[in-house]
Amino acid sequence: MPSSSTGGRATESVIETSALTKRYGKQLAVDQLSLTVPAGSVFGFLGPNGSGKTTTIRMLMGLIEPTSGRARVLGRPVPREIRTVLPHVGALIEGPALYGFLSGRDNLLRYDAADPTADPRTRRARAESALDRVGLTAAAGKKAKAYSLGMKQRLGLAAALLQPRRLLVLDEPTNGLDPQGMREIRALVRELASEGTTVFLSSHLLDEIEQVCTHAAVMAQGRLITQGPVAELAAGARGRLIVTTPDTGEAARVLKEHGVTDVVVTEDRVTGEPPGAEEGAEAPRDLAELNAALVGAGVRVRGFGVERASLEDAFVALTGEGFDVAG
Ligand SMILES: Nc1ncnc2c1ncn2[C@@H]1O[C@H](COP(=O)(O)OP(=O)(O)OP(=O)(O)O)[C@@H](O)[C@H]1O
Repeated sequence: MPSSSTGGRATESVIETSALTKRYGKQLAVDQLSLTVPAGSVFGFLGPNGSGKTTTIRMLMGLIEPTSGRARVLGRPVPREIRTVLPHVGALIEGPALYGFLSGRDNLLRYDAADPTADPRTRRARAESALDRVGLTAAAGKKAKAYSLGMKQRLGLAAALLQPRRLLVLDEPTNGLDPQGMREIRALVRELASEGTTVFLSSHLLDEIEQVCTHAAVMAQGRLITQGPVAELAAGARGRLIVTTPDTGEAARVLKEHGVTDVVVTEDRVTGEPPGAEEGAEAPRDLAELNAALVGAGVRVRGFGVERASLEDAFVALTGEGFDVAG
């Protein structure tokens, strides 16, 4: 049950939408989205560019009005009660707005001063502690315009962390960062989650979601494809079949005959998509039969198995499309 206040129980959902829709003219940017983000999760909002992630986040944060449907954040309906919700939410959307001529520290002090609930007497201490959290203490005196993209992103995070938050909403937080910057942001996200903050982050990077998220929702063309715990999403799809054998030619022939597609032969291995994999179906019986067919045809099978499925396999199985990581 959704809570009636922002101080609700820890087990309920922190974001809940029902048939949430945003239309720009003829373009359906978000189409009947029903999303459930459990409290305490690191929730990855995954989808290729243009799939509706930013539009959804902007609706959740009260920046744009939905065309139809409903959304609750921290148990409150938004956008109607967004003002009650926002003090509990730290958001980093489309890059932080910074004053380039001010130092990182002064930018933070300004942010803090704009918050009417923030006690001016403890402002400096809050800013220093937020700078420390994101690893910007040494660079705090530099003008923000001299910051790298990664440093700007971290300063934006520091601003979101000035107050304790129940929810952090991060739109593509590692976009444009180098691998080291990405690792640092991921480490920070894990740390915040371990302290009980729910983190909702959007990404077009599958491996990023797999590395840092406990739960995920997958979007394509404005629609929700699937959502749930990351381990379950990946388990719903099957990875490629791998047969290790010295008789690769014969093995490939038998596998194709039994409905295995996309068969690829390497030195001592034959891999392919098991039959039925495109529906994400589990078919252990078929696999046992495949193995028996290989052995029956005289193929010397040294290894037979299905590799662990990734979220990418799940995406391909669900949409029938490759995951477009352009941009
Ligand atoms: N203000 C707008 N006016 C018209 N169309 C828009 C507007 N904002 C977004 N769209 C369209 O809605 C669709 C979803 O865009 P959105 O930015 O939400 O996707 P996204 O998944 O966040 O992608 P990206 O990672 O590129 O931001 C796109 O086709 C986009 O062109």
